[in-house]
Amino acid sequence: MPVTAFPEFPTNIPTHPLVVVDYELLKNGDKREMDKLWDAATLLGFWYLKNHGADEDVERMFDMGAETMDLPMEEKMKYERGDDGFSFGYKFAGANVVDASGEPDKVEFLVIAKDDALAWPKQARRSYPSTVNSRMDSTIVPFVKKSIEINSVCLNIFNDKLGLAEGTLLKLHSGEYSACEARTIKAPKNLPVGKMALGAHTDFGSLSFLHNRLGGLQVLPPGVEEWLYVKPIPGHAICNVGDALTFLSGGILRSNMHRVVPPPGAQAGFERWSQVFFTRPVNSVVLRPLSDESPLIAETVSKLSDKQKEALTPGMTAYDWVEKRLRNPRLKSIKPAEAQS
Ligand SMILES: O=C(O)CCC(=O)C(=O)O
Ligand SMILES: [Fe+2]
Repeated sequence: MPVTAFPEFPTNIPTHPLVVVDYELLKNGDKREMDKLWDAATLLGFWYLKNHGADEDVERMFDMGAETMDLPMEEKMKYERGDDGFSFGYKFAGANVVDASGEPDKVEFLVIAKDDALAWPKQARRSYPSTVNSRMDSTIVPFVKKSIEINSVCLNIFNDKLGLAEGTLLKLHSGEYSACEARTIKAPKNLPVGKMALGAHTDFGSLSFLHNRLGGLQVLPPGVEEWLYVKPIPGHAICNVGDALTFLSGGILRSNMHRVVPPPGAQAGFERWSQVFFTRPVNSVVLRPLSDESPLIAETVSKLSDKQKEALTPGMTAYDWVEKRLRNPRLKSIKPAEAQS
C-alpha cells in the first residue's frame, strides 16, 4: 500500500449509514445477524461486513496493485483487456466513459480472474504481468479463496431465505468458468471536484466484496434524490448485491446504483485505491427469476407488471450479460448511457 495514514473523512458532509453485519456471527448461523443481512440486501443492497478476517490479504493486494500500476505503460498494455467484452487484464484510465457526454473515466484497473488464481501455476483464462505472477501464491490466491468463502456464506443465507433447495445458488456459482474476478482500482490524486472517477452503475454480478480506505464511493438510495457518501470504516468491508442476484431472486435482492467521485476534503490530495472481489454466476447460467424453484420468488414475480418482469429477464447467459455490460461504457463503442464498471 503506497500510503497508510490519511486525513480523516470529513465530519460535515452527508453520508448514508449502512447496516453493520458481523461475518463471524453469520458463519456461526446467528439468526438475528442473518436477518440483518437479509434486510440490508433487500432494502438497500449495501452493507458493511466486519470480522471478515481479510484485511491483511487486502493490504497485500494493494501492494501487488501498486507494484503493477508502477510498471511502464507499455508493459501494462501488453495485458490490456481489450474491447471484446472480456474483463480480465489491465484497463487504462480513460478506456471507459463515465456519462452520456463521453467524459473519460479516471481509474486504472488490474483484474485477475478467479479461474486463473485457482488454476495457478497453470493458466486458465489469460496471462498477467510478472508482478502478478510473483505474488499469486502469497497474495492473490489467499485473497481470492477468502473472498469466495465469505461471499459463499452470504449466498447460502440468501438461498435459504429465498426458499431455494439447499445449495441452489452456490451451484450456479461453481463448477465452471465464470467472470468472477479480483479487481484492484487506482484513482489519481487531486482529481478536479465535480469529475467522476467511476460513473454511476450497478455491479453486474451477484455479490461484491469491496475494500477502500478513502471516501469517494457514493450510493443513490431508493427514494432519495441525492448521491450520498459511504464512509470507509477501518476493518469494515463494503458489500453489495449485483444485477445477477436481482434477476435470479425476482427482484427481491437489490442491486443499487453507485459511483465513485474524488475523495472529500483533504483526502482528495491522495491516490485512491480500492480492492474488490466480484462473485458472478458461471458462464452458462441463464439470467432469469428462479420462479420454478421457489414459491417466494414465484409469488413476488407474479405481482409485477409485464415491464418489470421483462426487466428481470435479460434473456441471456451470465457470460453474455457481462460481455454486454462491459462493451457499453467502452470509449470506442461510445454508447455510454447504460452502464459503467
Ligand atoms: O472504489 C470503490 O469504492 C467502488 C468501486 C466499484 O463500485 C466497482 O469497482 O464496481
Ligand atoms: Fe461497483
